[in-house]
Amino acid sequence: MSTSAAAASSTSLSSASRRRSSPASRVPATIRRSLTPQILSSPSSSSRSPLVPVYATSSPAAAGGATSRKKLLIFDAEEYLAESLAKYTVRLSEKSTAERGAFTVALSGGSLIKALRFLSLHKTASSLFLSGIWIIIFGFRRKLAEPPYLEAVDWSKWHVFWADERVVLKDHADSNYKLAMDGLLSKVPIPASQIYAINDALSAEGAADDYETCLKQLVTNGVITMSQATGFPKFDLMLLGMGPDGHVASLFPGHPVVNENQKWVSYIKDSPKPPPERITFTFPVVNSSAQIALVVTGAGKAGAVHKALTNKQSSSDLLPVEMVSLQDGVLTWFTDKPAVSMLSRI
Ligand SMILES: O=C(O)[C@H](O)[C@@H](O)[C@H](O)[C@H](O)COP(=O)(O)O
Repeated sequence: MSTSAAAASSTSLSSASRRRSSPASRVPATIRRSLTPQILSSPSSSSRSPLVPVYATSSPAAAGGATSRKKLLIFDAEEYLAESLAKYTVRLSEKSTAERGAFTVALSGGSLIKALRFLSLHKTASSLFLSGIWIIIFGFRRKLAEPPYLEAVDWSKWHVFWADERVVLKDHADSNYKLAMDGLLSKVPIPASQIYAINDALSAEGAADDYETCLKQLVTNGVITMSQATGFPKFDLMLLGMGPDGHVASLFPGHPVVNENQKWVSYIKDSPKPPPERITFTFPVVNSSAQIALVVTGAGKAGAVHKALTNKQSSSDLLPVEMVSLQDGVLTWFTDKPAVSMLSRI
């Protein structure tokens, strides 16, 4: 079920917490405080679709006009997370296309892209034990690049960017562009001129400057809007992953680039995660997004998830993921159970 559907069937924390074994009772108080739950949705496991997150919570918009919100979704399995992510992306695409005739989406690299690719390649298998015989049923999950989404989405309105990119040739195995092209973008009719790869003939510094120039032109053309709140470009959607060290895009813990507050796009040459040379959107741009989907799965991320969702947000020692703080938008965590496994042990 989608986030909005989860919201529609939501119940208040006060009523949910009175129910024995309610999702609220399994979520540590520190998270309840940090996300200020407004939405809780978890029908009994026997009645709910596997697409329904096993836990969903949302912080309300702050008073005083700001509309920054956070949501946490936890799924039983990566395939359900992936399908929910596809629906969420399609909904945002429809909204932006209807409102202003364009949908600007920035991708990151890593397993996020594998999750998107998974949508186009994955087969599901389920089994029934009948009269002593196991019957295996294969089915295809709905795929972003196939019906119903293939026809439903107005791909001609999509403009695709990279929130960060490795400075390698576009056909190199490390290229985030190649990963996304092979997995999804080559299968949908987005005009080639609306897929904005980095210039792979340039140095890291040159590629960052060139990409920033490209973004500025698109702001001038009206393809990318500017955030009224920040004066930085406002992407309709950023799809980000998170590393086990809490990095997002190519904004790594302790790296000076996390403090960049003027440039839109910067570069690093000493990434702790190979390859070393990368360009990256800076935090002012990340935090100006209308929507961010932060896709975090696997037990290897549990420590950073725990810190990010329970930290008191003191100004020192913040992980980059904790610095994701939208000025006027919605941050949605798409997680699985292993990724949040440390939360219950607080
Ligand atoms: O190019 C990259 O490496 C990414 O942009 C990076 O920020 C990635 O999204 C995270 O490291 C998560 O990657 P995993 O999901 O593969 O751990």
